[in-house]
This record gives sequence, C-alpha cells and structure tokens, in this order.
Amino acid sequence: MTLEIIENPVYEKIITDLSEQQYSIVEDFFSPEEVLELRNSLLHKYEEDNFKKAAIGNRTNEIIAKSIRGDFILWLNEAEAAQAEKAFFRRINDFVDYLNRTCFTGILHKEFHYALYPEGTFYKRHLDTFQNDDRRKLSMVCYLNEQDWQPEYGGELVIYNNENGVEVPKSIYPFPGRMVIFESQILEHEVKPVKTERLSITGWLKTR
Ligand SMILES: O=C(O)CCC(=O)C(=O)O
Ligand SMILES: [Fe+2]
Repeated sequence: MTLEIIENPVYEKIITDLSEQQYSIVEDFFSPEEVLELRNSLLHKYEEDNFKKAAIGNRTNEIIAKSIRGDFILWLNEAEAAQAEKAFFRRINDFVDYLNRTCFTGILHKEFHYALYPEGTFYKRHLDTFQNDDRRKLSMVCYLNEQDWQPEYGGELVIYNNENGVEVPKSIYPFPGRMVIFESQILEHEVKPVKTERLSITGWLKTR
C-alpha cells in the first residue's frame, strides 16, 4: 500500500482559499458532462414529485418556515444513488480523502441534497450550524442551472465575510458547474430572491 499523495491543483486551491478567507469558489470541480447529468437527474426526480418543502431546524424539529426559506429539497442516499449521483459521490469521496490525508480535517460523514428554488423564493441570512448540528464543518454548493444563467435572474449567494473586523458581503452568482465551499461554523450567508427556477446540489462534510 502506498501513502503517496498525488497533488491535485483544484483541491489545493480550495485548501489555500479556505485557510485564507474561509471560502473557495471553483468552476471545474465537476466536468460539464457531470453537471448536465446531475441537472437532468434532479429535474427527473422533481417531476416525479420526490422533493419536499425544506424545513428549518433538524429532522426532529421540522417547522416549515416559508418566510425564511422557500426551496424544495431531496436528500440523497449514496447507497441507492443512480449513475449521475454515483459519479458525484465518487468525486466528493476523493476530495474528502484528500482533505483528511493532507489537512487532517477528520471528516467522517457527509450529507447532500438536491435543491430547487422556484421563482420568487430565497433563503434568508443564516449559519448552517443553526440546524442544531455543530458537526457540520464544510458547506458545499454546486449549481446546476442552465448554461445561459444571467445575473438578472437573481439568486446570488451572498457570503458575509469578516475582514479585520469589517463585514464584507461577497455576491456569488449560481453559474452552472460553479462550486462554492465554505466554513459552516463561521460564515453567515443568504440566497437572494430568484426570478427564475434555480437548481443546485448542496451538502455538508461532518466531523462526527
Ligand atoms: O444554494 C445556495 O447558494 C446556498 C444554500 C444554503 O445556504 C443552504 O442550503 O443552507
Ligand atoms: Fe446555508
């Protein structure tokens, strides 16, 4: 067995960004084909009525709060994943393995869901660990919108970064294939109202 780590430039960029600014944006975590397959899989499952209104709080404290978030979600089960999601989890597992080996992050678990924001919906400013879950270490969001997504469609993710005691909001448009990774315990963020349906896959890497 070899313990050699082959350096991965995309993962290295994420690790550097996270240590310098607590978030990272990468455009090429997945290939355009993988993004398209995930998008098609999401839409297929949504048409089959498998999504449910997202809740606030953890699973024992499910209060549907439309005034806070308006998205519909479907939790993914790795063991029962179809083709597109299998490839997705392979890449995620490879990334987790890399993180654990190079940074000793101690990621043991993960959870991911598809999300669909219908026109007019949003997700108010929050911290992902408010869901009574302090095991969440890193939040990951990959956007599955169509190629021609325009800034005027809204739906930008705004991350509230703190630079030397000053809050600096950072707007990130949900362009297809774009992946945003950030420290779940540190960065508050929100999804601005969308003017057209917005698709993504979102999840958390957890320490225990
Ligand atoms: O879709 C996004 O850009 C962020 C979603 C989010 O903040 C969440 O699901 O907790
Ligand atoms: Fe969030």
